[in-house]
Amino acid sequence: MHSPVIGNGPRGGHLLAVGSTLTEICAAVSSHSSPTPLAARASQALRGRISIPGDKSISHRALIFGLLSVGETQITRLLEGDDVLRTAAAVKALGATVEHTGEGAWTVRGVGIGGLVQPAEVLDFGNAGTGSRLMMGVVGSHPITTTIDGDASLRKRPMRRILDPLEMMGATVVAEEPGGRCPITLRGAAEMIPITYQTPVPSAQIKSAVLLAGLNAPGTTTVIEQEASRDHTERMLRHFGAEVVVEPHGTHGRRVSLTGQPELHAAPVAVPADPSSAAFPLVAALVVPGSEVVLEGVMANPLRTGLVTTLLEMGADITLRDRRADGGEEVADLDVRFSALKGVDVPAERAPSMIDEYPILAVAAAFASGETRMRGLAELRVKESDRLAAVADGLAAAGIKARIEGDDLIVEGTGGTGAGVRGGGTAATHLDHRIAMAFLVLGLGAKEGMAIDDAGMIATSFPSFIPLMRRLGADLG
Ligand SMILES: O=C(O)C1=C[C@@H](OP(=O)(O)O)[C@@H](O)[C@H](O)C1
Ligand SMILES: C=C(OP(=O)(O)O)C(=O)O
Repeated sequence: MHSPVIGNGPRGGHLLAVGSTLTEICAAVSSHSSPTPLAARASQALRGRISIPGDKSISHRALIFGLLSVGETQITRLLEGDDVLRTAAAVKALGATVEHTGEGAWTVRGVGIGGLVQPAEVLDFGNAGTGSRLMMGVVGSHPITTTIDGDASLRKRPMRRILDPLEMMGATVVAEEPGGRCPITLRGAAEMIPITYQTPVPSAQIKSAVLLAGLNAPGTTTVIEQEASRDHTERMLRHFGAEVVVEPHGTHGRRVSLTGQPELHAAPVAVPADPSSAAFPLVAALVVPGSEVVLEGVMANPLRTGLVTTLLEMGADITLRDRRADGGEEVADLDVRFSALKGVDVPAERAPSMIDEYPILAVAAAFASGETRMRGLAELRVKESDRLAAVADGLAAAGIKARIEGDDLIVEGTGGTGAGVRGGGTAATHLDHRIAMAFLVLGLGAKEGMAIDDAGMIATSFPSFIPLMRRLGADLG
């Protein structure tokens, strides 16, 4: 019998047979050698109810915690996007048994903390900052030598922010490209040193890498952050049996302490719908006249809801219905209607709770009346692309006035003037899924539509984006 070991089933065509090598698995994940341009045309009203795929952050973590646990972790509604499939492949290469048992359903038989095997090949994380950085914390705390690499976008992203604390804990960076870039070869110490570490920027990836390394260090590892970032790692540590203490730190920060070397036990994970993916149909419904859309079961973790808070301030007609617990998180159905938006000032301290949502917020701002100022966006320069520049350039191509002042992005809205968004240009996506989806949404509400140079990267986080948007009535093609 041949059952798939890694794959996302009939939709994505990533099915692989038992015993596939890491190279075969990575080859099966979409390769983006030739760009696929796509256009969005001014659409009729968007209507309908849709379910958004599983959260990317939680999906990566579910696989990683499965690897570090003893027993069989059953995951449901896993996001089967390219980024997460890379993490699945890495988890397999490090010794776990990973089985794909149905759409979104995966089983991981872990090796436990300390039980990782040295991978035979380079761990290729493709486009994924989260997968690569969290896994550096895992492999860099074990006495194995591992090389981590990725695509042209990942190779530009700064990794010293992860390597610095790992070196303090006893890891050795055997090789790195200038500025701490991938490919990076790491070796953990036989006995790691627990540390207290204050993150230099608010980043759940840094916090998580240090905590994951702290799992294999005796004693208490503490991470202090000035601004609270998403807390999925802390929640999952507890869910799998680790002892974690979270205390407030300063006005907006947190202090997270983990007791090292617990035995983690396999635990079921039901992945809630990704609010960062929901952001695209949400804003599309707000800017396409006459739209009425329901987004089902979207995660409403308060460290992820900055976009909804901001859109409500802008006058958006969004109702959160049937708030309920699901998979250890609060979720709600979002009823969204076309709205006349107004420009707002978005404070810097809100950034961690909506860090991936600025490209689509900038699109909403283009349709609003008046100016929107988004403050404190330095971190956007080191995402899959320089998102500050990519957003400003894309808006200019659509005929919108936008400028960057220091770390702030200012967008001059066209609503209320009768002018509306012209569109008609082509946005350069720079291997960045969120830039791609944001400008397609802009095109749905713009007079002349909008094109993007490459839709291929959308598969990293939201492989069903195009069919789901079409189901709502979006004119994409
Ligand atoms: O921990 C995570 O899952 C993520 C953290 C954020 O990155 P930073 O930690 O770099 O802010 C976010 O941008 C990314 O998409 C997912
Ligand atoms: C920044 C993102 O992801 P990552 O850092 O995992 O590449 C994102 O999904 O917008």
